[in-house]
Amino acid sequence: MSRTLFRTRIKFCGMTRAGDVRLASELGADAVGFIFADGSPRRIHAREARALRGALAPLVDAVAVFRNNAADEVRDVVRQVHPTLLQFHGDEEDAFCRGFGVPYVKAIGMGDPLVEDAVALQVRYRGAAAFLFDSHGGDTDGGSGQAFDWSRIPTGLVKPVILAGGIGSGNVFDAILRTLPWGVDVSSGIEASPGIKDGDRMREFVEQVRRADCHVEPDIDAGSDLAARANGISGTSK
Ligand SMILES: O=C(O)c1ccccc1NCC(=O)[C@H](O)[C@H](O)COP(=O)(O)O
Repeated sequence: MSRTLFRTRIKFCGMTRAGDVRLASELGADAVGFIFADGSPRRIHAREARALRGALAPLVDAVAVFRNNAADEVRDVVRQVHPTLLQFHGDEEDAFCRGFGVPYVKAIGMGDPLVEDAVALQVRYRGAAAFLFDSHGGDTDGGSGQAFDWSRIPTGLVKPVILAGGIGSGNVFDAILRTLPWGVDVSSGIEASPGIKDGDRMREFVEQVRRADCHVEPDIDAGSDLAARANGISGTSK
């Protein structure tokens, strides 16, 4: 598959410490995520997120992540934190997600055996700025560190795709080449423990994303052409 060379966007999710937010910005992350989902070990409150947002460098997005939170709670986060994007990980429908005056990303749970096709998703979430495919659903929670079968991502989506779920420096290179996402989202893969990020893992992750972005698939025809020339046989011309 050919690919247009571009820069894969990086989101580091589940931030709980100002130092991690600052380092993420310096390493070149495009966005950091703050989790407001009940039951998450990375959950923080609006006033904490507001303080963390202050540690963010300019030109780096703040994403507020929700899972079936009440509208009042989302509004309170929007008022206090001023996120650039909202991310909805639960059963929220388009009308709810659009109701806060901030662009939103809809997370699609690939733990669910039945995933809608591209047309159905784009009709159902017509206001979404992007789709994020993660491993949640069934028995799996968001931020689980588990990967799903990337070949199940619906094809034909016009909106940007963000790949999440069990990505780390060991597999992000392959993940990018196989799925060509707009962006990648990681939480567990850059952590020492839930919510506590590891600087070395963050740096290695960014390095592997950059490696994938610079990767050019060898042209098999050009390779055989060169081999033919080396053997003194005239190669094919294009
Ligand atoms: O991270 C959580 O604890 C979480 C809980 C509930 C809903 C969403 C949650 N995370 C949001 C995410 O953006 C992704 O799930 C995450 O970055 C990918 O997680 P991981 O597999 O740990 O890399």
